[in-house]
Amino acid sequence: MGRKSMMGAPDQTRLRIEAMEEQRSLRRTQMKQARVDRAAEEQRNISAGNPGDVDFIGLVRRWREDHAGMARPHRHTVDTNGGSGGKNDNICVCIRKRPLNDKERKKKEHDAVTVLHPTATVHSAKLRVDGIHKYLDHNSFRFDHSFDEDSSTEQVYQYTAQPLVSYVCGGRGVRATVFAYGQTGSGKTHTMSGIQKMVADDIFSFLSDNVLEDDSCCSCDNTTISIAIFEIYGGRIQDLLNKRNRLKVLEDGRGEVVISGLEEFEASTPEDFLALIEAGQNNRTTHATEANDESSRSHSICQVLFRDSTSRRLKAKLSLVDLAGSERGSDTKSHNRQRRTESSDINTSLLALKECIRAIDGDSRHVPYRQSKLTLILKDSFTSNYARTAMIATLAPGSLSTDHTVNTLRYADRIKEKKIGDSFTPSQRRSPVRQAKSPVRKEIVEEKVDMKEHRDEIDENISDNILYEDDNNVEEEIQELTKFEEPDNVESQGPSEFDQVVQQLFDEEEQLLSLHMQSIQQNAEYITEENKLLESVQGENVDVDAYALRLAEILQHKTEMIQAVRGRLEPFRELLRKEEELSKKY
Ligand SMILES: Nc1ncnc2c1ncn2[C@@H]1O[C@H](COP(=O)(O)OP(=O)(O)OP(=O)(O)O)[C@@H](O)[C@H]1O
Repeated sequence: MGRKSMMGAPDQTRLRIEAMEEQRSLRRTQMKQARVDRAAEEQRNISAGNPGDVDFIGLVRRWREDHAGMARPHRHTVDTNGGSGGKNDNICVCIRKRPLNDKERKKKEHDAVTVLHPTATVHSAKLRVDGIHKYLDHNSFRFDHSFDEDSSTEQVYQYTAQPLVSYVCGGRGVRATVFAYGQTGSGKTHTMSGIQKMVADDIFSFLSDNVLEDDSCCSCDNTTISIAIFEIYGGRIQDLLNKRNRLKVLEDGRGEVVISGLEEFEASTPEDFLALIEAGQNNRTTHATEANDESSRSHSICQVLFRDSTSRRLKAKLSLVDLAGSERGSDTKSHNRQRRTESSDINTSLLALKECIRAIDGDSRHVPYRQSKLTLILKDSFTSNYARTAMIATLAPGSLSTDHTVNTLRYADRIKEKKIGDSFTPSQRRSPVRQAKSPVRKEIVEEKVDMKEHRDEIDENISDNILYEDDNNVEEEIQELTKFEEPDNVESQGPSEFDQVVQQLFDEEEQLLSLHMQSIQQNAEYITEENKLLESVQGENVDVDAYALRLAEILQHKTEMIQAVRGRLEPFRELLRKEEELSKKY
């Protein structure tokens, strides 16, 4: 027995070693095969126009396979009959994802957004601290409508703006507003231009179908359609249909907001309507940004005014608002003052806009519309009892934009909070779920590629970025990591000190320019008067005393004027210095 065991022990050990070697060799063969498969998959992806990271593309594909069949058909959510609708029915929030473009493909980005109406999910690519483990972080949000990259603008229109067009055409005293919101280059202008074409056709066909029908609606025989288009850029309001003239926004004693000097043009046909829109679009302020060669840096507002043909009284108003592209602070760090203040102003106004739209359906009686020029101008879109709003948030699908995209979704989500409901139940997820800290509506799932069995090979192939999952601490580790991964966003921060200084700068600039203009005008009048005064003192029978007295008065006024302009210039220069200083901090 003792002899047998003494002889058997080395045999057992040898056998175990042989078995381990066999397993190792099998694992090596499997790994080799995995690498060959991975290379073949990468090649297939490249041929299909997806040169991005093969592993992340694979993870996204598997997530989509797991969630296939979860998209629901679109149904109208907004009451189009002009009634008051239920709570939340006054606002329709939807998202539209655009297809991945060549610029993103060239940067080897992959498509990181999945839209399964009513849900939109962003798959953020993550690496663990060791730099080799890859996983996805999924953020899902649910909206009234979620449109994927194959959805047409007609479909988007049908569920967002079209009900509002019927609403304004069919009622008196009503206000409807359509917003396009999103990261620069995500498709706001593309979507809004398409919508404008459909609005043009629908308004005129609605009006002609309803001729003489009913005085309570905007029937064609007694209604004229006028268009006004202006932009808000860096605190300034400029008329896009009238040589970009600078306009003033005033709130009168009754609380009515008036844009003084804004020109309106009558449109009698859809063609007139579109020609005006095109003229306005051509005058818009654009700059190249990282994400878009021709980025709109202004909020453009097209007002379609339904007026009584005789009295010119306003019956209804439809506002089509193409918002300026949101950019993160970090994207603007290297910019000059103009670009910096422009971005700050955009973010301030977008924050104010969110609060104002929320107030339409919220219980709050306070609508903070004075927080920005954009919201002040749109006051009646928030405060009228007959206001309806559609917000279309556009998404860029590229993997380098996921922080931005999550921010866009959060922004849209907070406008009208919806919960992840029956369309997305945890039981349908195959991976462990980590619930986000606060909102129920947010779903974060960490998904890992399980290649534990290849552990031995990792050390040999570390540079291949092989994926594996090997210990039980991963959940904690990921939670630790993601604590620091909240993207910086327009959403989570209130206006910073920098943003506040920028707003003061705009106010101060407006007052300084207005005073400077007044002083130039006054000066011109004095020059004319001084010329006459000089002539009078050079003739016969001159009254030198009167000349001297008037000249003294004029010089005194001029001195006071110069002092007044100087008095405004100093605080303005001080704010410029402050802005420069703060721009280095933020
Ligand atoms: N749904 C879509 N389908 C196909 N192409 C699209 C779509 N949306 C946008 N694009 C294209 O993407 C590019 C950027 O779109 P667009 O100019 O509309 O972005 P934007 O959000 O208005 O940007 P910015 O805020 O910088 O002005 C354009 O070339 C546009 O044609």
